[in-house]
Amino acid sequence: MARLQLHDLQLARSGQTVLEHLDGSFQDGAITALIGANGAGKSTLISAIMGMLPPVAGRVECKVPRERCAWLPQQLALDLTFPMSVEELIMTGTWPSHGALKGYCAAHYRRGREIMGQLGISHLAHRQLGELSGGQRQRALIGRTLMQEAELLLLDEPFANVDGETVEVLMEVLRDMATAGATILVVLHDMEQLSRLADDVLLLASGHGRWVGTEALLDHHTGQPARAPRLPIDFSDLPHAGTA
Ligand SMILES: Nc1ncnc2c1ncn2[C@@H]1O[C@H](COP(=O)(O)OP(=O)(O)OP(=O)(O)O)[C@@H](O)[C@H]1O
Repeated sequence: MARLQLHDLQLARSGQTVLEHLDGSFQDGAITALIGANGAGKSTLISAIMGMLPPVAGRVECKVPRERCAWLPQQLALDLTFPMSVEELIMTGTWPSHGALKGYCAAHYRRGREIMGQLGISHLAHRQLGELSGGQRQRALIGRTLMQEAELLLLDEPFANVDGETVEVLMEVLRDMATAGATILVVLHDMEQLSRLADDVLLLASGHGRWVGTEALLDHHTGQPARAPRLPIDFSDLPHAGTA
């Protein structure tokens, strides 16, 4: 039984229904891409999964403990101007399970150094967050979720404003996390990235969800992504594997 499931979910914003009759399971140990046009309800669904938006009807069933759930909003939504170094940010990943006031032990610092090494940001350990590039900042933020040992990871456009090398590093880290069993849900607009990363696709359109096989998004002749790498995507003609 998947640890994250939607049961006839209905979500609204300001009294207006955004999504309804959403059903389905997110596979454990898999990466699901959440796609849809602007305003389709991707962030709304993520808010509901994180327990920040109560459903109008139906429910989100999440068996992952709260301290193992991580949510990485769009970079633009983050205020990272407060005084904190990369290492300090990564260490805060221990807070959900360990508490913010207990301090860190040697094992935490060791793990923090390992994570910075894996993400190629060891040399930035003492750099302030406000002095990082978009890609460096995103590596640090993913580092925090690794420190947290996240089992459910929700990411909203994690590769936006990020350099190509960082995209490669982050894709590898996300794949490793999924292989280790994490459930990963990622909002993506870039079809080439989607075709490389996603095991499953949940498409939101016209207030409903459809589970779409990743192969449906490829050009049948070339095997390459069928559309230009950025939105708008014409969602109306996508074959689908079932109604969500
Ligand atoms: N806080 C809010 N109050 C009222 N309406 C909202 C709020 N947040 C979103 N909405 C509305 O809910 C609908 C879904 O928005 P949502 O942000 O979930 O879409 P999205 O798919 O994430 O879009 P984008 O790709 O632009 O980020 C939109 O019509 C939006 O205007």
